Amino acid sequence: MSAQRAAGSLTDCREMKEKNPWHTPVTISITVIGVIAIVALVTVAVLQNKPVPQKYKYGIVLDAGSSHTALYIYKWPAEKDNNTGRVEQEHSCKVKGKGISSYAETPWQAGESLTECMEDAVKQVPTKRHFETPLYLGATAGMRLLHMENSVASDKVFQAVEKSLQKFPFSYQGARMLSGQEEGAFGWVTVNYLDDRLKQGLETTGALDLGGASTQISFVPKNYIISESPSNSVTFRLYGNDYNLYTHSFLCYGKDQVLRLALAHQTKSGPGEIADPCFHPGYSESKNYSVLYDSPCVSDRKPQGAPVTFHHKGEGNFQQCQEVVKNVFNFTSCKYSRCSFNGVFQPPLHGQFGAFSAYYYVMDFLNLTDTSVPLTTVKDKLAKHCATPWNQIIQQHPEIHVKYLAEYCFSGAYILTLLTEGYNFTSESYSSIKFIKKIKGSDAGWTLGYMLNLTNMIPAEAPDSPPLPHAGYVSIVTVIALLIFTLFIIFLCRFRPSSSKQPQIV
Ligand SMILES: Nc1nc2c(ncn2[C@@H]2O[C@H](COP(=O)(O)OP(=O)(O)OP(=O)(O)O)[C@@H](O)[C@H]2O)c(=O)[nH]1
Repeated sequence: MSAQRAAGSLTDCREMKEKNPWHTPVTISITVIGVIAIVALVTVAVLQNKPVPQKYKYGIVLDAGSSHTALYIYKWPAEKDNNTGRVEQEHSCKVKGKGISSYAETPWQAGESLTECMEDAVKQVPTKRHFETPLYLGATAGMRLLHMENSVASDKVFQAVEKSLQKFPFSYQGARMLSGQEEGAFGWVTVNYLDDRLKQGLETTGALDLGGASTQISFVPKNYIISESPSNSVTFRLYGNDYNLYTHSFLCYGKDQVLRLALAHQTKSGPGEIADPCFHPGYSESKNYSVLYDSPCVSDRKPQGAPVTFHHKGEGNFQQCQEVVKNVFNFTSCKYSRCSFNGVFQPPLHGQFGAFSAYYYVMDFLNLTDTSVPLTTVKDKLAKHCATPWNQIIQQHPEIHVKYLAEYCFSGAYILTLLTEGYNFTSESYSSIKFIKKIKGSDAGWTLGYMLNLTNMIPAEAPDSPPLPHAGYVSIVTVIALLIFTLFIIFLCRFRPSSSKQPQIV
């Protein structure tokens, strides 16, 4: 009986297998292979498209300014240097001492002065990248002035600098003087690149750069008629967009040279003492006339028969200081439809502005970077600062270099006068200025824009973007694989032999 039952159940099982093709070894094998194949397909797709560990390329730019030299190291993803990778500032180094133009008498020292920061760069850039890392030096207004004064001396400084830079294991690309127009335009490129405005085709930000020997203003005006002053216009095509940029560099209007101009104005007759409203009450220094006039910006104004030194005393009067500062601007002649100052064409201001370099150093110290504060309040605060006795200022800021400390009253007055009287910012448009030092970790200045241009890192046309991001690609492969698998199952179910209706084989 039990043997009979056993034989019956064996027959049932065979019948079941014959009725249901899922239970045949062939079907099971096909299903397993199918699943393995789909898993393998998805795995290969994921691994193939997995972002590989990032490798970087590097570029070095030396900003040889009038007051000092600074070295910047930039880096960007190695596989994306064809225009799509983001360039970031990796490191910076402030060269000790003055700018290279101050070594006109001893040019070799100009080269020597760069050694420490260059050795630092050798450590910062991975050794295997050294030989392919481009190294540029760009000199600005200090060298422009030296070139005007003594071109042989400026050539010797460049030769010394070149000799020094070539000793390092980088790909040296040359040392040259930037024109004021380049300095302004590359500063504008830097600001808008870092803000991602160029790639996204957004409205651009103007750039205001205040150096030691020159100052630049650059912006894209509304309804700009280039032909009015072609020398102030730079046209770019970047990421598929055209830009007509207005830019002007005022040589001698950096804050160090304007201080000379203001002092020269007050020492016209070569007095032995001047009471300067732009310095704090109690400030008192003996200064040398020949040092004051040792610059092409003021050399022709040197008073005849002046003593060797003069006594520079502070008065601390902001209103009077503004009057002194106004004297360095010429507002009388303009052959264009409108001018800023000194007969220079300037279209109406338009959009937001980023103000960097000395604009930032000065306004940050004075706690005046908030431009939503009304201009009248800004002036009141500055007047209070100027009137503060010098010994009190020193006591309050023992950590700050005395030279910088002494000049903040003057520099603040100059910045406000330059912006409002010079460039015509009003009480309303003043709030469109943002005082900035860095944008997303990179210093605002011309160096990044210069390197992006020389390495062709900003394309004229928008780069082709991959049709799908990595995550999208993986998702689509997975969905398609699952779809194929489901169709396969459905296929098996629908076309399995209808064994239940067939005669049973016993
Ligand atoms: N208060 C303060 N002033 C600074 C600092 N660094 C530089 N300066 C001064 O700010 C002014 C502008 O400095 P930079 O932007 O380096 O100008 P630069 O490149 O030397 O000058 P240009 O050749 O005219 O572009 C100069 O008068 C410097 O002496 C700082 O950390 N604090």
